Order: sequence, then C-alpha cells, then structure tokens
Amino acid sequence: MTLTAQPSRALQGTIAVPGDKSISHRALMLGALAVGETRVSGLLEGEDVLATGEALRRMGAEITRHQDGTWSIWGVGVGGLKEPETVLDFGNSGTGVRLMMGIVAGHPITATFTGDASLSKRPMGRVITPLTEMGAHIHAREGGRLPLTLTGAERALPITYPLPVASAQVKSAVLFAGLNAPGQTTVIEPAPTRDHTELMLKAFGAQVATEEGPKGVRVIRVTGEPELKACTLAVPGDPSSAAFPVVAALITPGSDITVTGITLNPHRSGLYTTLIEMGADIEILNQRQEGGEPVADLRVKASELKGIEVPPERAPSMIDEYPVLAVAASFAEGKTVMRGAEELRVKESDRIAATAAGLRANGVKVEDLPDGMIVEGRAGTVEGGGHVATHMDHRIAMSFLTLGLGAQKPVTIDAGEMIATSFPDFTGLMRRLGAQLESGANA
Ligand SMILES: O=C(O)C1=C[C@@H](OP(=O)(O)O)[C@@H](O)[C@H](O)C1
Ligand SMILES: C=C(OP(=O)(O)O)C(=O)O
Repeated sequence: MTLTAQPSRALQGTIAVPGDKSISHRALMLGALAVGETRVSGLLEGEDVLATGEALRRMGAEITRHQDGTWSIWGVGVGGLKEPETVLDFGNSGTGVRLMMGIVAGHPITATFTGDASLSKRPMGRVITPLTEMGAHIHAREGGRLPLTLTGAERALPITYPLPVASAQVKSAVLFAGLNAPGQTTVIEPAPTRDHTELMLKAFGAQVATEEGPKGVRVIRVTGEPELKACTLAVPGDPSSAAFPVVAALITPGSDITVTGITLNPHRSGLYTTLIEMGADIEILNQRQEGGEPVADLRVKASELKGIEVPPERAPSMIDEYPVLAVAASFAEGKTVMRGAEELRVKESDRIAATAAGLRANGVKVEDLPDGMIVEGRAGTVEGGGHVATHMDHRIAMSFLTLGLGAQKPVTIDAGEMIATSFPDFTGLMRRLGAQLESGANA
C-alpha cells in the first residue's frame, strides 16, 4: 500500500507516542527469565515486539495482554526456557533476533531463527562470534546471515568481550548469555550505547556493574546465575518514534505540538540535542523519573533551522534518527554534516543510500559518504513531489512522509506496511495533529 503525505497546514495538538521499542523487547525477555509475574504497562504493541513475545511463548513463557492494555509475563527462571518445536520468526527485527540469540545461547536447547527479506540480509556474525566463544554452536547461512540454527550451552562460559562495533544489541546478547554462565561476563564498549539492558537487569535484581574508562570506553560486568525477580515496569514513550512528529512540526510553518512522556535517556536523546543546536524551538517540560528512565514532555514549534556539523561521537545516541535528521536538515539553511554513522549501512536497509535517494527524489542535494552524508539545506523550501522507495524500512517510510508534510508538493512512499513494526498508529496520530496522509493502491 502506498502512502502519500500532502503539504500540510500547521500541526497542532498533544499526543503520546507508543512505548519504547528497545525497552519493550527487554521487558518481555527479562520477564520471561524471571520467577513470578512481571506486569508491564505501556508496552509497544508493534510487530517487532510481538514477534519477540511469540518466540518467548514458544519456549515456555506465559504472556498475556489484559483488557486495560497492560501485559503479564510469567517467567520460567534463568536457564528454564524449553526447546521450541517450530522455527522462531523475528520478522523485521534486529533487536529481537540478536538479543534472543544471546538468551538461547545460555540454554541447552536448539532453536532455528529466521526473519523477513530485510533481516535475512543483516549481519549476524557480530553476535555469532562472541556467543560461539561462550560455548554456543551456531550454523548460519553464508556470510553469517539468517536463517541460522543455534544450540546453546548447558552453562555458558563467562568471557570478556571487547565489542568491535558500538552496538547495544551485541552488548545485550553477550550480557544475556552471561546470565547463565558462572562468574562474571564482561563487555567492553568502545563508545557508550543505550543502557536499557543494564538498567532493567538491575531492576530485576541482577548484579551489574558499569565502569567508565577513558575516551568514552565503558566496561560492563554481569554476575551470572542470578535469580531474577519479577517486577512491575512502565515503558516510557519512544524518542525514536517521537522524532517524526517533532521534525514534522519543526518544518511545517505555524505548528505548535506537544509530545508527552518520552524517555530522554542520554543514550537516546542525541537527535534532540542536535535539533536544538540547529535552532529548533523545543521546550523540555515536566522532567521526571519513570520506570528507572528520565522522562519528559516536549513542546515543539515550527522553527528556522540552520545546518551544523553533528559530532560523530554522538552517533550511538541517535543512530536510528539519522534519516529523519536528514529531513530536518533539508529544511535548514546551510549544510548539515553527519558522520560516524557507518552502522546505518546495515540497518533494515542501507539507510545512507535510501535517505540520499529519497532526498534527491524530492529536490534536495546530498552527498553520501561511507559513514554518513552531507545535506544541503533549502532554507525552508523543499520541492517534494518525489516517489520514495522504502526498502522494507519503517524509518525511511516515516521520514519521507514527514518530509512531505513540510514540502511544496506531495510525497509518496512505495509501501507503508513496515511502519507497523515500530509505530503501529503512526498515521492515526499524525492525522490527529492535522497531517494529511492518504493511502493508495499497492505500488
Ligand atoms: O539494542 C537496541 O534495542 C537497539 C540498538 C541499535 O542497534 P545496534 O545495536 O545494532 O546499534 C538500534 O539501531 C536498534 O533500533 C535498537
Ligand atoms: C534498527 C532498528 O531496529 P532493529 O535493529 O531492531 O531492526 C530501528 O528500529 O531503527
């Protein structure tokens, strides 16, 4: 199904975006490894997270949704998952498959992991290497791709693993495998990445210690064989989803919107820091702590943006937000330089290539670099009128619909279906703010 964004009137109103995807995956996973009933409110009911829930059910966790929208997970205890009788399908979700590989690596069971066409192109070698060191046997398709079959260890071997790439998914896979290893499993990150795994492991009663080293290096240690205690969790709103209405309001003249209850965890808020440096009128209101995460409301007004050089070391704290930042940069005055983000090449699509192609289709000049791009801003006037290929990538889809709202002519994307992986009610919420989004036929 194609979707078209029409140039929009001012966006107005207050919305809450759905729960954070990273935190939602981890809530289901740790709930399944805990003893007793974990109760979760605000869980993201996107396809990626639901696939994780389904995989855990097939391995013995009981997971139910209550009528009030909260979820219960009855865990089996660390090491207690049973062998699934069917293939585990993670759809489009890198987080789901990589973190679950870590969990299964610490169980003496065999499971086969698969995913959709996009996920089957993504590199799994980054988790295969450390999990094999920890005692798992993994047989993957050529190049470390899905589908793959993993047989976990009776007891994993605790290792010390320096991450070759700054990846929260790899860090989390190793820490999760370490839960069923005697002694301490250590991960050394070259740069800090999102720390939801560490925060949530602590909330479930595991011992996790983090040491900050020089130049951003972080050492994280988990003590194996804990009894995880079921708990009550409130998932805050997802800053990666909030990015779309926020940028839409910035680039659509006269807009004034509020997005409530999003986590501003410092390892997730790089986009907001960057937009404010570009001159965005974003007020951070009602800052509070919820469920162990810093949470705030954002009031955003249409703004004249200016291009900047985004510090490359900020990349891990905004890695999923580069496509929509590139959209904001198109409306800025001057060039915006984004570097240090080579990981964008191995997401749901090659996001550097897909973003650059989408910008060009809408009259924006962009230079793609191996690790980012340079966008030549059009000082508020972006032509639009483009047809954009999304390559099964939800963030490319939402980014270019966002661009269409502020552009001179409508923008059409070839397929809107993947939006449901992370932001099921995207079109509904954007329409509530006044955006005109129209569905069309199959492309
Ligand atoms: O751990 C997580 O929940 C995530 C980590 C990031 O991936 P990498 O670890 O590959 O950087 C991010 O892109 C993804 O959307 C979610
Ligand atoms: C990269 C993303 O997710 P995942 O790696 O879980 O597929 C994303 O949501 O932008």
